Amino acid sequence: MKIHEKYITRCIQIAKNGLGTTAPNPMVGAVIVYKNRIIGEGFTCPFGGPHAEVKAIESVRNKRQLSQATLYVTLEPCSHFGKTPPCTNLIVAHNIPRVVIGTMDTHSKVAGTGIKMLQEAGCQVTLGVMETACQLHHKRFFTFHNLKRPYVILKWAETADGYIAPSSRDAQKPVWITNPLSRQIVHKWRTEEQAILVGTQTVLADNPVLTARTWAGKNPTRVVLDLNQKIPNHYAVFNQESHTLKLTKKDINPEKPLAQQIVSILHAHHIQSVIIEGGTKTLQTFINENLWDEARVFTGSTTFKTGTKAPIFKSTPTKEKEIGILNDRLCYYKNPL
Ligand SMILES: NC(=O)C1=CN([C@@H]2O[C@H](COP(=O)(O)OP(=O)(O)OC[C@H]3O[C@@H](n4cnc5c(N)ncnc54)[C@H](OP(=O)(O)O)[C@@H]3O)[C@@H](O)[C@H]2O)C=CC1
Ligand SMILES: Nc1c(N[C@@H]2O[C@H](COP(=O)(O)O)[C@@H](O)[C@H]2O)[nH]c(=O)[nH]c1=O
Ligand SMILES: [Zn+2]
Repeated sequence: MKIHEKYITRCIQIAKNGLGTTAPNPMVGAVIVYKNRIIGEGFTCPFGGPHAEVKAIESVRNKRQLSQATLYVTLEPCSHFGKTPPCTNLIVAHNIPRVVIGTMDTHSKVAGTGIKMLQEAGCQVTLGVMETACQLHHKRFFTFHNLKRPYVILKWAETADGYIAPSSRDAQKPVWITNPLSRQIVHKWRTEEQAILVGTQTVLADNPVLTARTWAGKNPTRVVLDLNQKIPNHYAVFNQESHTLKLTKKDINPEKPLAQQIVSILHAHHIQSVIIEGGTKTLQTFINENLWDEARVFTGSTTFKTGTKAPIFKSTPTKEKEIGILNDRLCYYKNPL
């Protein structure tokens, strides 16, 4: 691996510490290198806090080395005043002579102006190192700004014979197909996205909580479809553990494509990513409108023989793994769009 690639790879690695906490800011990673040694590192703090470049500069013990150092960063440094001052000003103030950037920030407030400011101050800028990997790393941020919709992750659990629910049940709660470890992984995923969405029948059948209670981190905003106002107010999705957005006919025209309307509403609420956890009708709506980016599908070892069939979905997994001792299979899919 070449030297620039090595340090941008490290930037991506540390940036992931910000997953689920930085939105609406991107989760940026920055590394400062002096004479082939890393002397500083930083990643974006939770929203409102310092950006990755600021944390990386702060972490350098001998600030005099900065005037001969190279700053590596996954995304073009910001050049505008937001909750914090522009990172470009700080880079210039410390006379950092070289900046290597993974990918440009297409966000309208930056879009090349960060690079221009650095160059005008005499800084040597290298752009596009591990560009595809950096774009992938910032997939939620880019999908939100470029496509004007959240990054959409579909998730469900199906039995070995292809059902997501049995035809009858004893209590108004989920019928678990997956093992406890898989369920904990799902809670981790919930902390990584800004919203979680389910259909009306899922709320009525399962009375789900939709929090990330077995993992440390933020609960996502719960989004529930309730076009016909069927969900009583005492249901768990309306408890105080997290914020809930209820979508009714006031928000959605049932005569028009539903998934497209939902992603537009979420975009208007500044939601950059959503995990859709069922049921089949809701998931199929997003599949049919081709409005999804990733799918994560568990297959358990039980069978139901009858019930609610899993979504019809034709795609080849990009990755597969076994989870836990009861052998759930987890398949990851990516939509080539
Ligand atoms: N194993 C798993 O991973 C999961 C299993 N489940 C199970 O799945 C079952 C529920 O799945 P399912 O019956 O498919 O229901 P959904 O949860 O997908 O809810 C369907 C309802 O949502 C509204 N809706 C969804 N899509 C549309 C659309 N395109 N146009 C109009 N309205 C729409 C309608 O509400 P309205 O009725 O008001 O018209 C519809 O009846 C439950 O038994 C639950 O336990 C649920 C989630 C995950
Ligand atoms: N049955 C099933 C799932 N069901 C999904 O999880 C929701 C319950 O969330 P909560 O109330 O927060 O625990 C439920 O309504 C449905 O969306 N998920 C899985 O990973 N595996 C499973 O076997
Ligand atoms: Zn910044």
